Amino acid sequence: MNAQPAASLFIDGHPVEGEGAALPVLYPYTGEEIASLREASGDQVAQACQIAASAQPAWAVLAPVERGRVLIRAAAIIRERNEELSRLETLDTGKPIQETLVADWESGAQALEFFGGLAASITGQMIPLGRDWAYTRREPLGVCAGIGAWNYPSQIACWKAAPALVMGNAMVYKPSEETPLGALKLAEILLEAGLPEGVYNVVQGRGQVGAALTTDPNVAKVSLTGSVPTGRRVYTAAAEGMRHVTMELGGKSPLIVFDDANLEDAVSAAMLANFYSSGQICSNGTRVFLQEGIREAFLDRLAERVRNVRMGDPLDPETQHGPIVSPAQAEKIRAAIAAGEAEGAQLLCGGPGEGAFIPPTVFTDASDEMTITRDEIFGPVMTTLAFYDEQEVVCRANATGYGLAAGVFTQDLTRAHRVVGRLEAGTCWINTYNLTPVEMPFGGVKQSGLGRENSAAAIEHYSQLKSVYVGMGGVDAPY
Ligand SMILES: NC(=O)c1ccc[n+]([C@@H]2O[C@H](COP(=O)([O-])OP(=O)(O)OC[C@H]3O[C@@H](n4cnc5c(N)ncnc54)[C@H](O)[C@@H]3O)[C@@H](O)[C@H]2O)c1
Repeated sequence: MNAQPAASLFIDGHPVEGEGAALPVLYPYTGEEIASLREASGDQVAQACQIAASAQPAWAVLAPVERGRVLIRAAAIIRERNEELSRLETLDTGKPIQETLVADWESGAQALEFFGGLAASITGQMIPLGRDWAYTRREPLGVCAGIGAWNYPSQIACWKAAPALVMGNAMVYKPSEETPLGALKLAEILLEAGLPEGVYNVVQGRGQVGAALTTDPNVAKVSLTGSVPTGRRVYTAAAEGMRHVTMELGGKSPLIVFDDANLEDAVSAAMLANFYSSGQICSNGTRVFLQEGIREAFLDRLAERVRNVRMGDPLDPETQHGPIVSPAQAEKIRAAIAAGEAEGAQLLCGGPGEGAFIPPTVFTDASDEMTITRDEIFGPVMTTLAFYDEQEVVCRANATGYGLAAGVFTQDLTRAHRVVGRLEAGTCWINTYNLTPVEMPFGGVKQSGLGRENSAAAIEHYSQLKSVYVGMGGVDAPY
């Protein structure tokens, strides 16, 4: 299989070959090399940022509706090519084609469409001050750096590009070194849709390329999707230059199932919340708290349904569960499963699997102190925990440094709203899980991050306010 792009980088509207270290791209299902890329050199990162800075002012002075139109055209191109793009996404990530066809580029297209449509309605405020008055202008930041994770490479690229570009910023984007292909496609599509050359650029590389981008003098903002340790490093480095940040980081989110929950829906949600994308989703509800009265029935039904999950060739449309993105990630997940067993949790189903595959895995008899309950695994591993009452489960759900997401299943509406009101999480779901429509803000609290993606809230994170005081009379001075 060959997925070789025209060149590794995309700078100033053109494919450009990287001058740094080799970056092979492997298809997670077979381990076969499907593309051979090169990282950007330090000079190329600086050049991309310089070009973005030069291209940004002309883009920013266009009427908002014109910028919006480019994004809306890009969304239409993505939809026309969804099949080809989804196949590439599957080769890059190993995710089943039945997922990438509906969840990856489509979600990216929705972001481009949403922010494109919002463009013309973003206004400032007029503030009456008696004789005088003031107004505010929402202005772009300049050059925004985007740094992505490997689990939703193209969706993440679009979620960052859409609000950044619509506000008149330019962007230099570095995808994850594991999944570098989708962002190059986005760069081509944006250009075809009418984005001026140099406004959206892609550089490739591992962590040190991300670090160079973070501290580049032309960069005004860094938006990272990644792990908490990387988030700390990037936030610290960005602080030096007083750069803005958005941090979309990891989680260990609780999914609380009360006795009165609809059993079938709760099991469906728990499976989606742990096994979709082979469990490689930041907001996954990996701590499933089961109230004593429903626990046994829930686990029986879960085991029955997990046995029917189809694992295999990601390009087979029937496949529901694909390989893990890389051998290194599979080893990390296996180490977590081994630690769970060593600490005394019981495997209800699944286990370490073989090669690139780790089957959907469920632990029972876990306690809050075990590493499988505390640490993000980022694989298809669900930890179930028993609980008795509401007060207890809220305290235990909040007893984590993470705060990305949370879910509650109950038919008691007052309890549902009371509980989500007390959960320390940026995104909560009631009687569903892991739905992230572009209309709804998404992001974390505590160690899980800062800022929000999607919805009008994202606009604030890609712009800054200028206040203008207008004097309408003479100047009253005491001198
Ligand atoms: N909250 C969200 O929206 C969200 C979404 C997807 C994934 N995630 C999180 O991402 C993690 C998995 O992704 P990953 O393994 O790619 O994460 P990671 O932290 O290893 O890498 C993320 C990105 O940061 C880059 N990077 C690494 N070191 C850097 C440095 N010092 N400076 C700048 N950039 C650097 C990497 O090259 C990569 O592009 C999980 O923790 C997951 O929860 C969060």
